[in-house]
Amino acid sequence: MKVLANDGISKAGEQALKNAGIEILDNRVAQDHVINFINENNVDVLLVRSATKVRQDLIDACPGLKIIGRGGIGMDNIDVEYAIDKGLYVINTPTASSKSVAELVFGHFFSLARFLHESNRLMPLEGETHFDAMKKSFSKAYELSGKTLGVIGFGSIGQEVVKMGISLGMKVIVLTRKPKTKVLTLEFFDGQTLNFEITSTNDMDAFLKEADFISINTPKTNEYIIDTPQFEKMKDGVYIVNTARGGVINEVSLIDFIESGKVAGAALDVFEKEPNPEVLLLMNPALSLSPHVGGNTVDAQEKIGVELAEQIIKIKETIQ
Ligand SMILES: NC(=O)c1ccc[n+]([C@@H]2O[C@H](COP(=O)([O-])OP(=O)(O)OC[C@H]3O[C@@H](n4cnc5c(N)ncnc54)[C@H](O)[C@@H]3O)[C@@H](O)[C@H]2O)c1
Repeated sequence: MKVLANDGISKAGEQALKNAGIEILDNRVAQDHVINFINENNVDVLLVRSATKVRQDLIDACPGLKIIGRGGIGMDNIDVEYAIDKGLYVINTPTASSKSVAELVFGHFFSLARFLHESNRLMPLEGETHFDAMKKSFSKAYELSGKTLGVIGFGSIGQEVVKMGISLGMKVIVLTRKPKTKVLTLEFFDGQTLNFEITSTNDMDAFLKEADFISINTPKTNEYIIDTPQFEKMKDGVYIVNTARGGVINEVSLIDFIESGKVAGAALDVFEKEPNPEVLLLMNPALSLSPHVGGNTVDAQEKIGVELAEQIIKIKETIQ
């Protein structure tokens, strides 16, 4: 079996494939040449990230192709239904980056609660002269421990955020479309585990009234999940982090509610406009920002490679 990892694969993933006797071609073939490359090299598996497009024409022109793999979650660049109709296996790695995203959520919460984003910006400019003034203004900081964490969306990332919140001693409430109960497992470094049960609510108003820190972890929705009416129902001084998708929170309303003081601080890893977010967001000192890097860790990339390799090896065993 031959694999073309057109948008790259981690060393760990490459090794796992090699160990299973699978040949890996870690080439970067330009989109226009992918079809020829696959046919000339008898490629069985095409692995992509978001750069390479796998459309109907490619699927039709490569009859030898058996598996299409997406390292990561979103499959917008693959005609998934068409590929499955044509008998191909389509695989991805939906949970490989969940812990990384959840850790970024808390990175932002800590930054907001302790003004780290503002300190980093101001200290080089105002350092010595305003040291004491900054110290005073940054003393309206908070501990996360003992506060209420509101998690919107109880999927793979939402669950990791819940677990991290519990580990920090936060009260955790979860908002879902229908109430559900899940047993989650805290895993410790020495292999010990601790199970706990958590039941979500679908009562948005009660949820918004109670949460001190809100983390959004839903897919992109047609309508904003957090818009003006939802901001109005939040606690005064709430902190919000969106690592889900631009479009789940109304960015214009967010700025209004930051300016009114209702929202004490917010963080965005994803934006309605990428790669050029609204300048008003970029300039707002109450925002902690990151350029859509939730899943961009060495650990997540390694897991993505290994999870792809494991799935390919399983399919190889089935079809041989
Ligand atoms: N920032 C990054 O780099 C990064 C990386 C990976 C994923 N993400 C994004 O994070 C989000 C969550 O990913 P995931 O892997 O946990 O997805 P998931 O599919 O495992 O979970 C999403 C959950 O949200 C729920 N949901 C949908 N609409 C809802 C609503 N209106 N209210 C409450 N719950 C709702 C779904 O039922 C599901 O349980 C996605 O938008 C994903 O694209 C971002």
